[in-house]
Amino acid sequence: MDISLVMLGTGSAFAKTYYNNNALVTCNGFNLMLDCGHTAPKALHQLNIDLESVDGIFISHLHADHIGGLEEIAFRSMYNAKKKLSLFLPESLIDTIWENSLKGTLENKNDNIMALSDYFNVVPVYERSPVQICDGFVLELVPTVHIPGKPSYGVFMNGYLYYSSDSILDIGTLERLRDRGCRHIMHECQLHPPGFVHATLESLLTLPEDLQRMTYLMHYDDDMESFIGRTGSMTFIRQHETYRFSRG
Ligand SMILES: O=c1ccn([C@@H]2O[C@H](COP(=O)(O)O)[C@@H](O)[C@H]2O)c(=O)[nH]1
Ligand SMILES: [Zn+2]
Ligand SMILES: [Zn+2]
Repeated sequence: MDISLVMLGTGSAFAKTYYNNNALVTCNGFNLMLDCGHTAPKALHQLNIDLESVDGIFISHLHADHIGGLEEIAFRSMYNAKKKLSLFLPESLIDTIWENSLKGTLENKNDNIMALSDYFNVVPVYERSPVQICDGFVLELVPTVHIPGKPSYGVFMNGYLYYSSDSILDIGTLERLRDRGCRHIMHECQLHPPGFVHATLESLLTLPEDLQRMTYLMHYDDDMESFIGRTGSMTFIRQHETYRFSRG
């Protein structure tokens, strides 16, 4: 099944020109957000995408450019749309996202709103256990190396599209995914070294040619335009444009 994808934003955590690096992927009629940073609600609005048309959200890790929009989405779902979205959460993040990130504002003891499940249909996602998002749409967690000691994940979709979210470069993982049929890679890219917790452009340029040709770069800094022509066989993906991916 084909996947269409629009980046709600393509910026690094501190970018000001670009929105947070979040995506909306559509497969077989299911609209799934990949991460939901603090700029995501505004990006949806600018793209004329009604929140009610979003069916679910996947969260890769707990930085604000990836979860900072969840508070607004939770409140609007409960008080305006009166509908729960599916929240696909790596099992390792479920307790922490509530206890350490969202509870402070979303808990409301007066109304007996005490848990993430009061706002969302929480769907735990486990490593090595692909989850069927809907008929024809399968998502698999790929553990990534980002902040030492803190879990973070990319996603491998329908066996041909890999989305790294935040990750330092791990060529071994990319080669294994390619050998399993991956045809398209969306990888984060920090344009300026050093890249302690991110994949620098310098490191990405060491990828073999075949992997570079299938790679789109995202999560970039505000001066991305000045790097055009300096990315080997890799291409910058543009926010708010729609891309279509297939196995072929
Ligand atoms: O251990 C750490 C934690 C954070 N950083 C910096 O923070 C940002 C967080 O944003 P993300 O884009 O979601 O990762 C990160 O880019 C670092 O600049 C860090 O360096 N080390
Ligand atoms: Zn980030
Ligand atoms: Zn991060």
